[in-house]
Amino acid sequence: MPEFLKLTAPDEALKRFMSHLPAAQPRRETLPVLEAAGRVLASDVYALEALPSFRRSTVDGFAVQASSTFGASDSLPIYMNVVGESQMGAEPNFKVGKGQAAVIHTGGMLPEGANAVVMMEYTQEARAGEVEVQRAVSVGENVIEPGEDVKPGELLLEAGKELSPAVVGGLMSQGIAEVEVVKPPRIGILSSGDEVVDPLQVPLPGQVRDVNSYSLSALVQRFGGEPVRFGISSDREEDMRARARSAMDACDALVITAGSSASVRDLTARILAEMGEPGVLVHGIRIRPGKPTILAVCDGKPAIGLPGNPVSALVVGSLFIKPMIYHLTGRKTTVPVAYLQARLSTNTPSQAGKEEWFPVSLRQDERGWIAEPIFYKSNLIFALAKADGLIRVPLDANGLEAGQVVEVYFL
Ligand SMILES: Nc1nc2c(c(=O)[nH]1)N[C@H]1C(S)=C(S)[C@@H](COP(=O)(O)OP(=O)(O)OC[C@H]3O[C@@H](n4cnc5c(N)ncnc54)[C@H](O)[C@@H]3O)O[C@H]1N2
Ligand code: MOO
Repeated sequence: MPEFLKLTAPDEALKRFMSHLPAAQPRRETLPVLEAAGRVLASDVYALEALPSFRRSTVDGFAVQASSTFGASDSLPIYMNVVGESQMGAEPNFKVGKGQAAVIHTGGMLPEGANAVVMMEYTQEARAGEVEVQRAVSVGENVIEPGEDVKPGELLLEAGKELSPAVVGGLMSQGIAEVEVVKPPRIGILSSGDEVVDPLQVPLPGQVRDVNSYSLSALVQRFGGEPVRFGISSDREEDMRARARSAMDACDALVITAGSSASVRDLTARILAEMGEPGVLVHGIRIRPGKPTILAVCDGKPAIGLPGNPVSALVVGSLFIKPMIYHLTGRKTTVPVAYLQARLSTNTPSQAGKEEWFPVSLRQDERGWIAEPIFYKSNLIFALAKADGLIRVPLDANGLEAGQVVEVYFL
C-alpha cells in the first residue's frame, strides 16, 4: 500500500513546529493573588522587605546569651534568672544579660541581648524567678535571623513561573496582594465531520457525538489555555475554511480535529496550507496513535490538525498542545516532566520505526507499581478514560518485555 504521508519523527516534528513560532507576546492582567493561582507570572517579583522581619525563636524555651550556658549538663546545670516573657506578637521591652533568661514561645521575638534559645525539654523550674539549664546552646541555636529567607530587593520570582500554592503563600508573606499574570492564550477548537453531532443530541444511525471538542478543551485548560469552541464543521470545504478562518482570527492558536488523514475528504491540511506562511510544516508523524497529525504555523499563529479518533486526538494533543501553550504563556519549562516508574505486567509488542503510546492501569504489589497496558482501538475513548496513565514505546524499539521498568506519564 502506498504511504500517503511523509512521516517525521516525533522529536523532529516538535522541534520544527516550535522553531517556527515567533517569540511569545503574552497578554497581561493584574489579579488578586489567590485568583491568579495556577497562572504564570508576567513579570519578575522583587522582595519588598526582609523575611522574617525580626529575630525569632524556632522552639518553646528560654532565650539566653549562648555564652551563659557553656558547660551546662544534666549533672551540672546552670541556674539563671528569668527576667521576663517574650509575648507573642509584641516586641519585648526588656533585655537579657549575662546569666539571665526569658521565657519565649515558638515564633516569639528574641529580646535584645539574647542570641540563642534553650529548648524547654532541657530546662527545669528552679526557685521562683529562676530556671535550671541542663544543656549548652551555641550562638544562633534555635533562632531564625532576620532576612534568612528573603533579603529586601532580592529577585524572588521570575516571569514565567507558575503560581503554585507555595508561591501564593510567599507573595502573601511579603504583603503582595496582587500580581501581574499572563492571560490564558485563547485556543480555538474546531471539530469536523458530517457524522459528528452535538453531544446533547441523540445521534442517528451513523452519527457520533462530538467527544474531541470537549476532551481537548479540558486538555487546553489543564495546560493553562482558554479553550474557545467553534462548533462542528461539515466536510464541505467552504464551511471548514470559514470556521477555521474566524477561529484563527479570534484566537492565538487553532486546533482542528478530524479530516487530518490523506483521503479526499480530509481537508484540514489543505485549509491550513492556505491560511498563511509558512503553512503546513509536518503532515504525518512516526507515532501511534496519531500518525496523520498536522503541525502548521500560519502568519505567526500555530495550528494543529489532530486525527478524529478520540484517543489519538488526546494522546497527540497532549504531546503538542502542551508545549504550544507553554510557549504562548512564556512559561519556564526547564523542570522535567513528572512520571512514575512501574514494572510492565505483560509483553507489549510494537512496530519499530514508530513511537507507540499505550494507556495503562496501575496497581501495586510489595515491590512497587505495576503498569498493565490496555490494548485499544484509537476510536474508543473509554480505553483512555479508564486508564491511569500512558507509557511510551520508543521509536526504535520492537516492543517492551514483561517486567521491564517503564515510565508512566499522566495526561
Ligand atoms: N487508508 C487509510 N485510512 C486511514 C489511515 C491510513 O493511514 N490509511 N489512517 C487512520 C488513522 S491512524 C487515523 S487516526 C484516522 C484519521 O482520520 P481523520 O483525522 O481524517 O478523521 P476522520 O476520518 O474524520 O475520523 C476518524 C474517526 O474519528 C471519529 N471522529 C471524528 N471527529 C470526532 C469527534 N469530534 N468526536 C468523536 N469522534 C470523532 C470519526 O467519526 C471516525 O470514526 O484515519 C485512519 N484511516
Ligand atoms: O493514528 Mo490513528 O491516530 O491510529 O488512530
